[in-house]
Amino acid sequence: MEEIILSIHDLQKSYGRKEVLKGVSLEVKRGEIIGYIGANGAGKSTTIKIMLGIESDYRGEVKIFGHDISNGDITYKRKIGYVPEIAEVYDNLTGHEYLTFIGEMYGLDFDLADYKAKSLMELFGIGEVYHSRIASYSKGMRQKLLIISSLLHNPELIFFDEPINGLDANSVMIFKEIMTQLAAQGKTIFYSSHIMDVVEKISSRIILLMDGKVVADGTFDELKEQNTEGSLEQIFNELTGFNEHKELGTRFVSVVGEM
Ligand SMILES: Nc1ncnc2c1ncn2[C@@H]1O[C@H](COP(=O)(O)OP(=O)(O)OP(=O)(O)O)[C@@H](O)[C@H]1O
Repeated sequence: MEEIILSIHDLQKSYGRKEVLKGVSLEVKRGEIIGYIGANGAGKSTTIKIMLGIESDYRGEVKIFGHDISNGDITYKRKIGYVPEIAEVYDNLTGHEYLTFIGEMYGLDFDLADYKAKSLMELFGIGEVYHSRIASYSKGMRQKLLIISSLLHNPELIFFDEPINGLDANSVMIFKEIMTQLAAQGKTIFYSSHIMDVVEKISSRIILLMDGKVVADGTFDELKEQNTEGSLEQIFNELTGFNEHKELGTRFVSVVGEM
């Protein structure tokens, strides 16, 4: 039987009077790569933060590795990796200092953390800045550092929130390969992104969030059968009922020109 790694039932979350999640339900099996998509402000990051225990004020049930995360036991976090959409890193540390610190927090001994951190940075093409301060890193270098720090402890379940922001085309190809191979090893990946062609290519299932609810959940082929033939971008536009980009672009440019 396929193991359910993550299940959410009737998840509801409000900020003040604003209802962000209005009854989200989904299940994720071991080895799946879930592409979690939706318009800006749809509630994707909020869902991820709830699953990570960063946001604890919610209604509904969230189970990770079969355990309700509201039971006070946070040991499940040891087996989770996370790349946040907006990350705070200690800029004054070097890559070496930061990654060995994170590795040790996850229980790796220093030498292993150092070896893994250095090797992964080299493989991701940023080995030469291992001993430089993070403050001097480019945007893409920082993003690679975050990806590495989320994987150092070999997690079972990985949450990537916009992980490829700032990565160049070659690095995106490496990242896609990493995701595919991790999933083939039985790791489970929950991945939120606006880069539709990447989501289309690597997700084993795509979940679309709209108006606080899941409005589509299936493989890319299944979504295509239920909607217009075309790219995930076209399906996204269709499902979210959006066809105003030309008109909005024109009005935007016209306001820019007003003096
Ligand atoms: N701490 C907060 N306080 C108040 N409102 C919040 C807070 N965090 C998120 N929100 C609101 O919740 C809604 C969902 O935000 P969220 O960041 O989950 O969206 P998202 O789908 O990840 O969007 P994006 O694609 O732009 O990253 C937005 O309306 C946002 O303003």
